[in-house]
Amino acid sequence: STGPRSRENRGASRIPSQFSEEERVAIKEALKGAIQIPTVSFSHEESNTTALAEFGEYIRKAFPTVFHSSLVQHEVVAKYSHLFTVQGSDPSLQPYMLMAHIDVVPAPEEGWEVPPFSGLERNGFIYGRGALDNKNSVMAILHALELLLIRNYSPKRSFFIALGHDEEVSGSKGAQKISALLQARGVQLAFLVDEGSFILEGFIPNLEKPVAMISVTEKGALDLMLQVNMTPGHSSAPPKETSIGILSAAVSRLEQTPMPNMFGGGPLKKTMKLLANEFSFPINIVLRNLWLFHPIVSRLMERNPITNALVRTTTALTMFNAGVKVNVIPPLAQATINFRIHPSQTVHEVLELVKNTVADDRVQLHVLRSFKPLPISPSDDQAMGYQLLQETIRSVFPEVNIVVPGICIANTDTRHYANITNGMYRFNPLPLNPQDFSGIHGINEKVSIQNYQNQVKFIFEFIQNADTYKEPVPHLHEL
Ligand SMILES: CCCCCCCC/C=C\CCCCCCCC(=O)NCC(=O)O
Ligand SMILES: [Zn+2]
Ligand SMILES: [Zn+2]
Repeated sequence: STGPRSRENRGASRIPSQFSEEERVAIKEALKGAIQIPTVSFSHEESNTTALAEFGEYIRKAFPTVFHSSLVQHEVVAKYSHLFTVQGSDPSLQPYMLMAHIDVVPAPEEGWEVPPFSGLERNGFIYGRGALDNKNSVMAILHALELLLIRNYSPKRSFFIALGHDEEVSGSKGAQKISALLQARGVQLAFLVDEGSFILEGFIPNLEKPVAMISVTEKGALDLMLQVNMTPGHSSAPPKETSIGILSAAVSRLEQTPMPNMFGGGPLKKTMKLLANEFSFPINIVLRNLWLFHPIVSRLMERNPITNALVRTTTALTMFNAGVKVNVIPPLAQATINFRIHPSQTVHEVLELVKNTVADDRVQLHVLRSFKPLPISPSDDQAMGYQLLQETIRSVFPEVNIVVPGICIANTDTRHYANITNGMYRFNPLPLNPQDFSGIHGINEKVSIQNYQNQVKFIFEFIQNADTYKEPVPHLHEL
């Protein structure tokens, strides 16, 4: 056969993705060491900068070939972020970018089977904060490059590796600065690959097979602070309503009034069509005929928090503060709500809905931060980034036969690069089940050693596939 996926297209110098036992041990040990450095982002203002600096030293030691190769230029950006430029031999090929972030969310020790920054190995898993979000990607990208360079691989297509240091608190110091640097250099990327989705197992009822979901868009966000001010006074003679009562009622109304179900907009139609082929009667018919069964499917998706997040803007009450003393009527009550905006909605529309639901002038609304949903990146035959991911999934994970475009329900650093590419793909080449998902930002975050070694293998192959990619020949129509 011809086309992008045929063997004939490959260069003669392809390096097999086989690692020695020694290399496999080095791969897992390097990840453990990375997890042991507590690169925590606590807030916009506060992060563990000592650990971030130590991490920079750590990768220099762990990947000597990357740091000494004449093909690789390394730059520290904004003190703790890293940009690697890997020089390809063919300047006519447009570069791409692999991304990850080195910071992690905090991890209080309660509930963990092992200390969260121990990187301990138990029953074939490496435990610790960052095992899936996202030190696995940081280390896998650098390790794959290290192993390719050791084998004297010299890429044809240039690529960048961007490692941000504040993704968990917005990316405005790290990724945004790297992006500005690339823009100043006039860089336009063919595509980028970041975290944000996985090979999903057990997320879809009645479907046992794994589904590789490549997220082609990402929800927007709105952080809204609600505030009520009242005159303080003696608690022995309380007014009929207090700031706490008024604010609680308002946030409760917001929680009880979900944002509208937007199923049908965004990329999910294509996702459902592709998934339909995997089901037997009658689900396949239902998914193929959404024009008719749309109401049933959209209702079913609302039932579980993850699929619910795919169909609507979510409302999460995350912070609540009020009161100064037990016998004082509280002067001020504040609550913060984190909305994740569906790709078919705008920030303005969400704000209007919030105002209608709150419907109380005593509740002030303050926008702390907002950004719109990300554009939908292409997933057709011509989309190089998507096709390369699909091709590499098929070769590294032969058991995965289903590859679909999806929506990233959380946020990533990709949005800072929207100016320099329209091919933004979020995909971590690792299987993930609902229990693994609960470890991300939760307790007992862990990665299977076998799966992590496969992630390294995936990137090792991906870089080579990017070098042998041939633009697909456009379909010829008979006259
Ligand atoms: C019909 C198909 C069902 C699909 C189920 C989707 C499952 C989603 C699974 C994984 C998504 C994990 C995203 C992890 C990225 C984390 C990024 C992050 O933490 N960013 C910070 C933030 O968003 O606040
Ligand atoms: Zn992350
Ligand atoms: Zn995260």
